[in-house]
Amino acid sequence: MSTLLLSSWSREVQSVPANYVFPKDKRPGGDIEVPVCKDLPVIDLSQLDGIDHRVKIVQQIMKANRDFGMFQVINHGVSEELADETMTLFKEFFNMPTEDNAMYYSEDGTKGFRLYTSTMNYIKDGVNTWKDSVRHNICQPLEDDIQSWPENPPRYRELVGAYSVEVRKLSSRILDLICEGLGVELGYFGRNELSKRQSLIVHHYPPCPDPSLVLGICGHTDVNLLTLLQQDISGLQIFKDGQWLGVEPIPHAFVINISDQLEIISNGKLRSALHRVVTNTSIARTSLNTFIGPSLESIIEPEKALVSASEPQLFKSFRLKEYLDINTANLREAKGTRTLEAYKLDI
Ligand SMILES: O=C(O)CCC(=O)C(=O)O
Ligand SMILES: [Fe+2]
Repeated sequence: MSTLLLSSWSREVQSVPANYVFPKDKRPGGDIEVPVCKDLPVIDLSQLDGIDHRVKIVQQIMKANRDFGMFQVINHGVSEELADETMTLFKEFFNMPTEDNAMYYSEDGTKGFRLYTSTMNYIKDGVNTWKDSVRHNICQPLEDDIQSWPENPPRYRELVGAYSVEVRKLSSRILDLICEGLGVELGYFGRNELSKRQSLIVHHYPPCPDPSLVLGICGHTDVNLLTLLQQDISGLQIFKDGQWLGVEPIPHAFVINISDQLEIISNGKLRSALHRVVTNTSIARTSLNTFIGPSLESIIEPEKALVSASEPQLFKSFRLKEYLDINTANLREAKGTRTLEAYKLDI
């Protein structure tokens, strides 16, 4: 099955196999090289300790979340060297001969660590997407998880472990700023087990003979609380004001995606961003995506303090696990819809 990995065969093909061709209304067509989203905020986190600066940063984040559901952060405290080394490590991992990765390949989505291809499951996905991925559930203590990770390239366990700790810290800093912006107590998300789950999914999008026909990932919003994304090559697009726009890779920046659960918990004060990934003909793209979210059994609903007579509750409550299952089905069918629409209350 590991021979299904794009990295093992895509270099040899001159045209796109039929199971990767998206229906006409969903494929990117001419929208491969779209204009860059110039207004997407780039927020400098370097002076978080200065009180005036902090207030300004909180305001910038809240505005970015209302306008885009996405922003980039620079001077964020994650070591540039560590981020570069981890990116290089994953590029090496996906360039290894397939027989060296074969033992990690699995179609079992419940596995904490697995290498797979397409959206989530090559066989069950409606249309296959042009990517290979490696997923790590990051639990505490980290030492237990690490045992299931590869030992090659040689510093895999050490770098991915250190990277996960650093990015987790950054997520807490950003969530605290969001708490300040929303007016809920600091540590709100941690205390309520809303930011407990962490996973790192690294996508690898090899060059494609015809990017106009395929998608790396079809249009979707992220399903958890917050995503922290590291990229070095363009391909990520955001849907804004009726058109797809490119999210420019900025060296050493993280792209932050507000995700569905944050939109719901904030009672619509923050918005999750619709985005997708397109491919190109010449260069493989690798992205490192850290997802922070509530534990699966959590009951999710708008925070009571953010609901009032003038701001009525917008979403019904639900168990996260159910929501994730519906979202997975939507993604597999490449519906391009926002799962949270189904949870809106009629008001
Ligand atoms: O590869 C990327 O830039 C984005 C990936 C993504 O949107 C996701 O995994 O949810
Ligand atoms: Fe995403």
